[in-house]
Amino acid sequence: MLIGKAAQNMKNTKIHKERAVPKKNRGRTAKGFWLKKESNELTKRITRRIMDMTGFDLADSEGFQVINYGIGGHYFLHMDYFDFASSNHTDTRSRYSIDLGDRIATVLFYLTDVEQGGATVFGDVGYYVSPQAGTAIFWYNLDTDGNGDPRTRHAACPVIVGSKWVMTEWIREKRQIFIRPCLPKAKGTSTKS
Ligand SMILES: O=C(O)CCC(=O)C(=O)O
Ligand SMILES: [Fe+2]
Repeated sequence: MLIGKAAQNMKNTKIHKERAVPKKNRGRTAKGFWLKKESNELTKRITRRIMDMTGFDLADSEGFQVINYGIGGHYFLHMDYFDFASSNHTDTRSRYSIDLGDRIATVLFYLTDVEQGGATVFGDVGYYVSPQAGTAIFWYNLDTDGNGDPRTRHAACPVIVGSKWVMTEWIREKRQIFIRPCLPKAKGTSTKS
C-alpha cells in the first residue's frame, strides 16, 4: 500500500541543502515521494508505532519519505543531521527547518527484501543492515548535547539485483526538549572524530 501510493508520484530525490554532507559527495540515485503522516489509517498507525517505539513526540516531525532504488541505485556516505551552524539559511524553508530543530533521530523502514546489495552501512562503527521487508532500524543522530554525532555517517550500497524500497522518518529535536533533555557529557567522552 505504501509502495503503491508512492509509486505513482516518485520524483528524483533531492538532498536538503543544509545537510552536513560535502557537496562533492552528494550522490543519491533514487526516486522519492513525501507521504504525509496523516495520509491514511496505515500512516497514522505507523506514526503511533514510532511514538510508542521511540518515546518521541512526532507532532512537528517530517513526513515519511518513501524511496525507491533501482539496480545500481545507492546513496553516498552522509549524515542525516543538518549543519545549521556552518551554513547560511536565509530562505523561509530553511528558517522553518531551523525552528523545528535538528534531526535528533532516524527511523528507517525496509519495505522490500533486496535480492542482492542495498545494505545500509555504518562504516565508522562497523555495522551494516541488509534490507528485509517489514523490519526497521532506529538511531540517534545527535549526542546528548544536541551536537551531530559523526559516527552516524552511513550509506546505502548499490542495489545489484532487485529493487529496494525504504521509508524514512526523521524526528526533529525541539519537541523532544523534555523527553530527551540535554545532558552534560560524561567525563572523558567525546563524539568528535
Ligand atoms: O536507503 C538506505 O538504506 C538509507 C537511506 C538514508 O540513509 C536516508 O534516506 O537518509
Ligand atoms: Fe540517511
